[in-house]
Amino acid sequence: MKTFDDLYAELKHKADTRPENSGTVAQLDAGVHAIGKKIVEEAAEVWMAAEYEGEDATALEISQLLYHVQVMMVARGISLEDVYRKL
Ligand SMILES: N=c1c2ncn([C@@H]3O[C@H](COP(=O)(O)OP(=O)(O)OP(=O)(O)O)[C@@H](O)[C@H]3O)c2ncn1[C@@H]1O[C@H](COP(=O)(O)O)[C@@H](O)[C@H]1O
Repeated sequence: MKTFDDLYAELKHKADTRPENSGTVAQLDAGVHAIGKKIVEEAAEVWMAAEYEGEDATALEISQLLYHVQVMMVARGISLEDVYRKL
């Protein structure tokens, strides 16, 4: 099962190697403003799922929010350690 750290390593590798057909590379190219909008959108979807849908749908939305937060971390050069130090 993929962990938060595994996903970050995968996204960092995508950013470094820039494979074709990578949604992550497209998001990074779209920039911090566009990534921020996706984070807000996904956060709202988490909220709605938690209020009106089941655990599985909510977990899916949370996974998507975590993904977009990680894209923002990569875009801004923020490491896992940078974040973990704040926990
Ligand atoms: N975990 C994710 C992930 N979660 C969410 N998303 C993206 O976020 C979108 C969220 O879905 P929504 O239905 O809310 O979005 P949507 O508005 O319908 O979609 P868009 O029009 O915004 O694409 C998905 O369509 C994906 O584009 C993800 N994209 C990629 N990953 C993982 O990231 C890794 C790298 O992916 P690539 O860079 O695409 O190779 C792989 O392991 C992927 O599984």
